[in-house]
Amino acid sequence: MKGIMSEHNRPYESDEPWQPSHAAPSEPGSFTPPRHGGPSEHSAPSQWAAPSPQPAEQQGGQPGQPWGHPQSPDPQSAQAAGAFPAQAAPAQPSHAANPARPDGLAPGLLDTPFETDAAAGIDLTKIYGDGQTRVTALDSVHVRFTRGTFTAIMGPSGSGKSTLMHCLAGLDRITSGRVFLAGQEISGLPDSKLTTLRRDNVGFIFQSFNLLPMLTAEENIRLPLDLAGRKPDKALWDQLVTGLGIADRLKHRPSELSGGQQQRVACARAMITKPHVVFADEPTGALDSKSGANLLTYLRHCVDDLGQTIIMVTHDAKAASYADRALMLLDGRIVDDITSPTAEAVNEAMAGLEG
Ligand SMILES: Nc1ncnc2c1ncn2[C@@H]1O[C@H](COP(=O)(O)OP(=O)(O)OP(=O)(O)O)[C@@H](O)[C@H]1O
Repeated sequence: MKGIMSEHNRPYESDEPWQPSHAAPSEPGSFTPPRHGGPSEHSAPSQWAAPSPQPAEQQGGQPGQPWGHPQSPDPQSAQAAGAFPAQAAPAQPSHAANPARPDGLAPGLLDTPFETDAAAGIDLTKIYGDGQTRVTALDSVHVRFTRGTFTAIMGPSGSGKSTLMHCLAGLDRITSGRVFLAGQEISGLPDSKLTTLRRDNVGFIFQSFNLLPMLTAEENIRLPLDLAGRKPDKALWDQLVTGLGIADRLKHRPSELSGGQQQRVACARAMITKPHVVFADEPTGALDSKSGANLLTYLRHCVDDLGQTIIMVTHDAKAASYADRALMLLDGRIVDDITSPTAEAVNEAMAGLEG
């Protein structure tokens, strides 16, 4: 873990929103309004159940929880080492849409083992339905996510962003291809193993927070650890609650917290397991621009100072400008891969896709 502590000790809300060096700092925030009804402690997280036709209970999973409940906690968990996953040597950028090779794979894409990535998808295809209702949501996507990087996934509505995230996170099964997550191929893993791997290695931040309403903030943050029978790392706990400015809100239930506070609790919950990768699905979509900027600043800090990997679906070019990379999807394919994206560059790319 790199030197994070002094940064974390600053009160969250008094921070000026951090701006990435490649972003336009003066541009007003333009956070997308909630598409799914906005923040609510009542929003049941059932859509995040295990990616199986079987009910989660039958596979040792906790219904409605992305990390599920283990039948037997994995003692080899990467988190047992007591540190965030080490940052790997940078891999080649994917430039996944580069058609330079006849097989459609970008130069360098296969140069390092996929197990070194935080997540990777090779030749990912996801088809929903059949016959007249058949939809190809992902169409032979090749993509790799280097550890310790922040990636934004963008594209028009229906382009496959959520499907890509769900397949990479093991929340949904692919139709064909290979998925690697936290150093393992998950494509063929049985559901019980996938649930455990996800619980131990993946953090989730959702647009609608998905906190459990009957639990306090503290209990919500601890939940994934409690499910795994693990204790929080005291130093990390302190860093998160201080850094996120929620130390004085820990005994409150979600209904007693503002939207921004709820999302910060959700952020702490995602980070407390020291996951290999955090998937964020429109994390600022239900927040006002200041709260959104603060959250993105904190996510950026987690990448820069903790070596965290973050993959974020967003509709907001300003939010994407906090990332190291913006992948642009169209019709289930990656059609652009922008390094150090600015809001302007992303808006321009989006206009090209939507025009
Ligand atoms: N469970 C499902 N059953 C059938 N079709 C689905 C399902 N989930 C997604 N799709 C279809 O797959 C395509 C990609 O959907 P997806 O939700 O990944 O897009 P998206 O880019 O995340 O869209 P949005 O920005 O509107 O959330 C769409 O055509 C969608 O209708």
